[in-house]
Amino acid sequence: MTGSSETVRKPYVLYGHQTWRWYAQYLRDPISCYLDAREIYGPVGGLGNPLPFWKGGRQHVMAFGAVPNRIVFGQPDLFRPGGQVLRGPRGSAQRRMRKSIFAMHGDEHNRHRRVMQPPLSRLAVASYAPAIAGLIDQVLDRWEVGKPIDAYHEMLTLSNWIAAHLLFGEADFERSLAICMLIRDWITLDVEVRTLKLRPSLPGALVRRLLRHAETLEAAVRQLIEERRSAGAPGKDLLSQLIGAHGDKDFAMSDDELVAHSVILHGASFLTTASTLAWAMYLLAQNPAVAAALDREVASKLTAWPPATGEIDAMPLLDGVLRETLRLLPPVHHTLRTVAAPTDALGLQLRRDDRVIMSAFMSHREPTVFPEPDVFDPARWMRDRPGPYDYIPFSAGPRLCLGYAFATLEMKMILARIVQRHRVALVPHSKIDVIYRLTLCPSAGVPMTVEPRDGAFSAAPVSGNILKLVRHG
Ligand code: HEM
Repeated sequence: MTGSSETVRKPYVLYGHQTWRWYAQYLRDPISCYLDAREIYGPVGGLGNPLPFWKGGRQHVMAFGAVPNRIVFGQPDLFRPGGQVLRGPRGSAQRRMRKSIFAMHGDEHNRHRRVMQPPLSRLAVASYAPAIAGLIDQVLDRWEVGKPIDAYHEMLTLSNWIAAHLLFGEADFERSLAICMLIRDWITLDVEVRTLKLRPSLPGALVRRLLRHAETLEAAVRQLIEERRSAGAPGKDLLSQLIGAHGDKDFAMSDDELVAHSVILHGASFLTTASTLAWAMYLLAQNPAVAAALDREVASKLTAWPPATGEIDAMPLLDGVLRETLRLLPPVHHTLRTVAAPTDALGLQLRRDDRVIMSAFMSHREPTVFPEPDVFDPARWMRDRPGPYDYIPFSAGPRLCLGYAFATLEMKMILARIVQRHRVALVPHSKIDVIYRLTLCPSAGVPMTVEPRDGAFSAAPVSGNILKLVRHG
């Protein structure tokens, strides 16, 4: 299979009070809102302005599946992504740090993307493998057989360390980590303010904390940039490479841009990889036959640590497990786009500033492309390959995730090493709930126990909404 034959059913449009229920459900639980709306009305449709007497209101369109994905992701200047963080008041660090590559468009975006691409290319990221391998072992060395771990917490720690290494380097690793902790706290505050529907332009204790924290973070990264500039020889870390990079016509990034890019790169990389890895560990533990087969694949193919060149790429089941995890529980489960000019591209009359909601979670559950879509079946990736707009965990088109190669290498190395060193099992009767908090993550962790690598794989009884979202083959 090379792509979907899906066609868009006639789009629906709901107006005024008809939309209230959907907006309420969207705010409370976006996934159930998407599933129910598609079931009742179809894959593409608009929720009109819920307050028709208010001129500032805008339409929200839900558009799921390969056809709308191609239309929207293929035209990023018509359907524009916004910044990933809240816009702060004029002149604030919060406002400056929002202006990262995620919030750039047109030529400006292309220029920055071209500069960021080389250090994140497939070839370049291979050189990070030895350092990643060392950090993985530092975390796994703390695991004790017979003792419990929270898989999500462990993966957050590990992906934070790896992001610190990639972005800011290992020369002063404590400092790199300290900056990453500042970024992590800033993102947490940003999400809290957003979840409470507060605005950075209005006063309030939480908003003040967010803005103050943004100032501290910006100052810390600026100081690092100054030091890196004066150090002369560029380091291997991403920040140093971006400082030294010169794109077309000797373009160099400003300090404001370097700060914004580095903090958002950390956010983009560590939460997404941690959620994916925690879900992969859950799915493997609950699918003993797959876990046993992966154990055999790792035993036969992973001969060295750090892995020898090409070893990680030569494991088809490992690849299938990762792809299948990202299909069923994509960390970036939806993305928003803002309409830049009036268009009927999706079969609806869209006005400037209307919003389009795209969803990897929904696209990945299209049964014509992924038969039995709720079933965890890594072997499907050895049978069929969906088209680039059917499978979009890393988005698609000109704004495809820049960290795709790095994230894939990192996640495969971590999973392979866990399998090589241990068997991990779910604590029976755990409640595993999936929530949307910037990424699709476990609401209260994934409690597991560390066991010897004894091949005694077996699933555990669990409860929680995960059981509604994933079935086991
Ligand atoms: C499991 C891991 C990851 C997933 C699922 C993921 C997913 C995504 C998605 C869906 C987008 C598009 C967002 C949008 O259009 O609104 C994106 C963009 C981006 N990601 Fe990732 N990402 C991951 C890891 C990383 C890592 C490790 C890095 C960097 C080290 C990274 C850097 C970026 C950048 C710079 C963009 C913006 C690209 C642009 O606008 O041109 N990501 N990612």
